Amino acid sequence: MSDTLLKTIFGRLTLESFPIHEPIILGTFIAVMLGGIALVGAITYFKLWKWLWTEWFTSVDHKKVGIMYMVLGTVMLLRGFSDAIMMRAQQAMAFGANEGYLNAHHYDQVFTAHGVIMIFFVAMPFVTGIMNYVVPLQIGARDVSFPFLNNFSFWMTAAGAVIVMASLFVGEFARTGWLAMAPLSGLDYSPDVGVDYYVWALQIAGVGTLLSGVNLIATIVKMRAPGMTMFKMPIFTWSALVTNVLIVAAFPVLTAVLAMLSLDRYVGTHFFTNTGGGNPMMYVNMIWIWGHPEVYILILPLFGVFSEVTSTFSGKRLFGYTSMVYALLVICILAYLVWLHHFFTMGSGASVNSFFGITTMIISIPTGAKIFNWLFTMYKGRIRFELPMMWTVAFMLTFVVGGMTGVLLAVPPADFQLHNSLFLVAHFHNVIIGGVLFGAFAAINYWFPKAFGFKLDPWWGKVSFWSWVVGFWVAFMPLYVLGLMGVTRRLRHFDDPSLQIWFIIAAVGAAMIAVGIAAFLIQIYVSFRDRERLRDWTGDPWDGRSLEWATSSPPPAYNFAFTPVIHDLDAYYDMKSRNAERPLTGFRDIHMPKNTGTGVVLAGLSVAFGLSMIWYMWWLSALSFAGILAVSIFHTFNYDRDFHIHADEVERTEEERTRILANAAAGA
Ligand code: HEA
Ligand code: HEM
Ligand SMILES: [Cu+2]
Repeated sequence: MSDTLLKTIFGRLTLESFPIHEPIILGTFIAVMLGGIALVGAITYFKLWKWLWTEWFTSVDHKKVGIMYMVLGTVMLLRGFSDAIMMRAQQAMAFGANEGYLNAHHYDQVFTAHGVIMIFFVAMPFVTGIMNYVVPLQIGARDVSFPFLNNFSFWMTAAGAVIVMASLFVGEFARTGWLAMAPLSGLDYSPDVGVDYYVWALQIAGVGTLLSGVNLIATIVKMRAPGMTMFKMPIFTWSALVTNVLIVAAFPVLTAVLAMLSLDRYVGTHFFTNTGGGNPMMYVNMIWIWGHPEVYILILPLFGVFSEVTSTFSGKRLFGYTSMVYALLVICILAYLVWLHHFFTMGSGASVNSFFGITTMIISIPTGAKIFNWLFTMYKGRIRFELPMMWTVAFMLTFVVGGMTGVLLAVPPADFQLHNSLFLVAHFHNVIIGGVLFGAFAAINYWFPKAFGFKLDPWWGKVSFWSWVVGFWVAFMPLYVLGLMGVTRRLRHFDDPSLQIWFIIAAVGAAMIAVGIAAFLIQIYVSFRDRERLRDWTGDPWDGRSLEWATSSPPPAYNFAFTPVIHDLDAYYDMKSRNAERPLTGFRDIHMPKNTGTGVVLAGLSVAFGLSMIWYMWWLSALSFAGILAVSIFHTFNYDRDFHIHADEVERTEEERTRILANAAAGA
């Protein structure tokens, strides 16, 4: 075949793009392939494909979509953590004559991939998954407002993850850091495919995030059960509403800045290069106008989780509910007024820096109010230290430290010293691990029995808990020390031998976290194995207060046979204290959305589109783009979108639940 023909077909993809000369990557590739083949083999052997496809992949049920997000986040956590442990090992050994085992070219990809994966494909799926699962149940709705869109959003997020994973084995990933700052991310400095992988993975996943934000806002605004006024909404639902407002306001900025970067890279515009009239500061501003709200998008849903958990496990109404809501709203607004604190050192001048420094510090006030309200909720409560509550206490102790170091960074003169140091790295892992991950684990332990009908095993849960918590402190406190000594971030080799001990301690901490992750996976395995021992028949294992505990575990496809009527903030607690009876007659047909594979198909086409854009296979880009349009249009002609669950089937399901509840009550 002639060279031009090859180029036309494969673009810039050549045999050289495959890492055949890189033993580590090749080894990983082979391991992943073998694992993949084993997985596909097992699914085929146990004849699970049909079940996966009809019950899960094509499902528009918010509960199943939520669980798929959690699975995606967990799988990607393993990848993101592998990158972390590689960095920890490299930095612990690469001193003086020892160059370590990763060259600069690889090391730079590793920290970039780690940051991108952890933020976009671990933390985001976790919070989106939790919101998806819990919100409709908490507000007494049958599903989200746009069930198909929900499934589609999930698959777009998954498509982004697939593209990032592909970069490990075909070509390479960006070497720019997780925000791909221009002009470093421009063609002049990053001519290869790495940044293109970055751009297309995030653009495609971003579509999913944005649409899911729209969907959840519509759901919360329009689908609340009668009687549930805004100020009777469960606090987690409030946090979800605020988060999704942030998403809808912030993600379009990310889309825009990435689109401009792609125009610079693909058609030679100069938005971000001085030559040609552009301005790199525009990139810095835009990426942080998205990036700063993004960190609150990650933390706010977990603030909601901690509120639910503290109140449930203290057996008390949440202290200061109204002030909690206002604190969320204030944080939401302030999140837009602080972005410049990420580049105090870039020459905005003293007055601008002061403005942004002060607005940043003000965020401590509503955040502190929340911390104190949780403490007041616990005060004089009958606290049950079950796993969700343990994670919540660990969060309070850990997050406060990370928040305080954030306030230190918000002081511009101090930031001139600490900017881009390991102190900064310690700060954000302190809030993200101590807040977002501890919160995700609290949520998983809290709502797992709702989703599956049995609790998670507490023994392995505690092993996981202690390994994570102690591991976190051991892994990240040394970075504060190193940062104060002036060590900067993103380094792969050091000269001063006196620093080495701190990196070794940090590596030990990371190894403990590895135990925590392993114990978490074992916890899930053991819980499925021993599900009869851990079974909860009541649907309300923790003596819960909000509506999701009113229905069975797992809830039926329709969530509630009758739309509940709300009289009190703690709606289910109120029903229990009034001894409200479950209605047992008068069931009606329930109108439900039908599953569809369109989301999967569109996401598959998007992966093809993204990869072909990255590799310059223009024919495939045109084809897959046309495919996306065609499938979308075709889907609008699909009128077969809904069905009814008949009243007698609802009645059978509800009678079964009555029997189970009676048995459980007799057994108790
Ligand atoms: C979940 C994520 C998350 C959260 C919640 C926060 C929360 C905060 N962050 Fe952090 N931050 C990040 C993630 C996060 N951050 C990331 C990822 C980066 C770096 C990105 C990069 O460069 O790669 C970063 C970087 C970063 C910088 C830039 C530093 C630099 O680049 O040089 C600054 C500077 O102001 C800052 C400040 C703060 C502050 C003041 C808070 C506050 O919200 C904290 C408020 C909480 C408390 C203060 C504790 C509780 C309060 C009390 C108990 C009340 C009493 C307290 C006082 C009166 C002080 N952060
Ligand atoms: C689980 C244990 C984790 C460990 C051991 C770890 C370790 C590290 C290390 C060593 C770095 C590079 C620091 C440097 O610049 O020298 C880093 C960077 C980073 N980490 Fe983590 N991390 C962990 C979890 C997370 C999580 C959960 C998130 C987010 C959800 C996260 C987000 C980031 C980001 C955004 C960066 C910056 C990447 C960049 O510089 O571009 N990390 N981490
Ligand atoms: Cu910020």
